[in-house]
Amino acid sequence: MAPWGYSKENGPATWHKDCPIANTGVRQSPIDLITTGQTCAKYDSNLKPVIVSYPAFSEATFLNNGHSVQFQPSAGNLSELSGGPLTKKYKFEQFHFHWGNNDSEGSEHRVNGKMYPAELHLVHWNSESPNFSSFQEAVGSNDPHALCVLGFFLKVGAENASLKPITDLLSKVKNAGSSVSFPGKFDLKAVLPETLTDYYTYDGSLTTPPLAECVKWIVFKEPIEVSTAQMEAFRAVDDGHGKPITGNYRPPCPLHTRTVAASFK
Ligand SMILES: NS(=O)(=O)c1ccc(NCc2ccco2)cc1
Ligand SMILES: [Zn+2]
Repeated sequence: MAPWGYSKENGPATWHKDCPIANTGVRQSPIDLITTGQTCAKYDSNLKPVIVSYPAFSEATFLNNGHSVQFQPSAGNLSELSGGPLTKKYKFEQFHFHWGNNDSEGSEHRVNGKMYPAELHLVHWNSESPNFSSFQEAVGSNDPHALCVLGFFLKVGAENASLKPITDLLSKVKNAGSSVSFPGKFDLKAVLPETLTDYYTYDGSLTTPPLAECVKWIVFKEPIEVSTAQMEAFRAVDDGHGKPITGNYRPPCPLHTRTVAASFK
């Protein structure tokens, strides 16, 4: 079976062949975040702001793995996440993106059916669990909150100077399987909105194989702006079959009995 991807032959509708949980799972991601009506997100006044401690990364690899571009700091990085719905501290593992062929599609989560042109995922793992001591072990642990992924929508607007070092590097990892060591320091904190107070949170999964149902999802209401040129740079990255990656997003999955909480009214 050809490795999974996003084409007709190996896309989300085929993933169940190698990954049965794609069709049998009851806490799959992404989902459509509905804000009104019966199954809508419910305001929870106990939800506190998310706290991130992201000292500028000094050593990292930027990789095109054929289905996304991923920024991965060296193991020594001390970046941490806590607060929000979390009861433990999480360690930063990597960030990557999902995007579309045009500005009307690309995000994985949706808000009342609306897609944004892209979505940034900041991936973390619970560093206080006695059951695992690495990201890979966390994914395989069956712990319902082994991972926490912060999702930020991208929308087209002004150029994002904080993300420019990343979008300027996309041409250097055009070919699938290529990677570069990130030159200099990268300040991820500067990319994010100042206040991490308004978000949706729910229990879900990885949105790509192995689709493990071990993720506490935190999706922020406020999109991050990037320019059209920055969006176009993503659409020039190749998928390893001589074609650009122009839609590496999984469609929304059934909510089943899950509820979505909102930290804002
Ligand atoms: N889009 S995402 O944030 O849900 C996400 C995040 C991380 C992985 N990792 C996949 C993996 C590597 C080893 C075991 O598993 C896959 C998907
Ligand atoms: Zn992702």
